[in-house]
Amino acid sequence: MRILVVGAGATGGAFGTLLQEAGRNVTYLVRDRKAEALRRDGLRFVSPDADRTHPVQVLTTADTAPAFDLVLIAVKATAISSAMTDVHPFVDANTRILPVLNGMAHIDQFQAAYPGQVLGGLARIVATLDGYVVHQRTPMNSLMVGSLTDAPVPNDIRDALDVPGIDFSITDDVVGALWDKWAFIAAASVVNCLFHAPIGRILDAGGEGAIRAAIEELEAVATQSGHPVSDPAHRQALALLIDPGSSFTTSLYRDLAAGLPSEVDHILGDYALRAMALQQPTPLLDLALIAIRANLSD
Ligand SMILES: NC(=O)C1=CN([C@@H]2O[C@H](COP(=O)(O)OP(=O)(O)OC[C@H]3O[C@@H](n4cnc5c(N)ncnc54)[C@H](OP(=O)(O)O)[C@@H]3O)[C@@H](O)[C@H]2O)C=CC1
Ligand SMILES: CC(C)(CO)C(=O)C(=O)O
Repeated sequence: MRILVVGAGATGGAFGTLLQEAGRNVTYLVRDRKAEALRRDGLRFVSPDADRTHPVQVLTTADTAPAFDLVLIAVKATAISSAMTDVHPFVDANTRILPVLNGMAHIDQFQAAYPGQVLGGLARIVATLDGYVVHQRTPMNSLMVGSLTDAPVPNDIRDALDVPGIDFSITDDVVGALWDKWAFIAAASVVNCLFHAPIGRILDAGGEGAIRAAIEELEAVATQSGHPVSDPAHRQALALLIDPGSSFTTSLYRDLAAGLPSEVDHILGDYALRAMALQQPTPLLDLALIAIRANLSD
């Protein structure tokens, strides 16, 4: 199976390396400057148990190649449109597209472009891109995949993605799982962004009530949308966000804090719009969006 990873960033570099180490045929679609560096230096991936640099196969939009069997989309939401355009020459009717972005709107966008070819994907990993180096910051690294049609996830895709280092699973309700994660990441981002702090410091400052209120507020929107957060996901949200001493922050908050392009509109803005359409009040989310947008316009 030939796998194209679009974006050699935090998630793409981490999953791509582990797939390559398991013998999968992995190629990265990257932009020109990164292509040069990757071709020259290889891709360095530092995980809690290893620091390695592998030579990698790289394509840019200037190259041609036969269509791939699986395309893993690992770009930020701000790059969805460019990724959709850039990937087009490397996709045919048999290619499966697997986005691992947080949020939900990208699923509709890819499905509109490639009807019947898109799988739902969820990445659970804390990874960063530092220069060209990919760091996996904690041992957690899981990939959950599910079908968005009546057909099951093809066996060759399961086999290709089930490799050491990735806790791989298939779900029967990937849309529900995406909502579970979206509600969690939105609640965590709301409190990180409102209080400019990781979870432990918010709790130390007496913020447990506010964290619980954010979880309740965002889970209510999921319920109204027809995708109530599952009990295990709710318990996990509480365990992660009511955890004294925790240094947890979301990638959205870390990007904002670092002045990088962020997924505010995709993860929080879209959530607020859906809540508004359902007439479901989201006072904390609204405040967080004002705080973020006021600071972004500095
Ligand atoms: N990081 C994390 O811990 C987690 C992230 N996620 C989600 O995964 C998604 C990806 O995030 P993440 O991996 O952190 O993002 P990164 O910014 O680390 O990586 C994205 C990469 O995509 C590249 N890129 C952008 N546009 C294109 C394009 N048109 N063609 C090829 N490459 C392109 C960027 O390249 P360049 O370097 O040239 O700008 C960058 O290297 C997000 O939705 C995020 O929310 C989910 C779970 C955890
Ligand atoms: C919450 C987390 C760490 C889970 O993978 C994530 O998706 C993110 O911060 O973007």
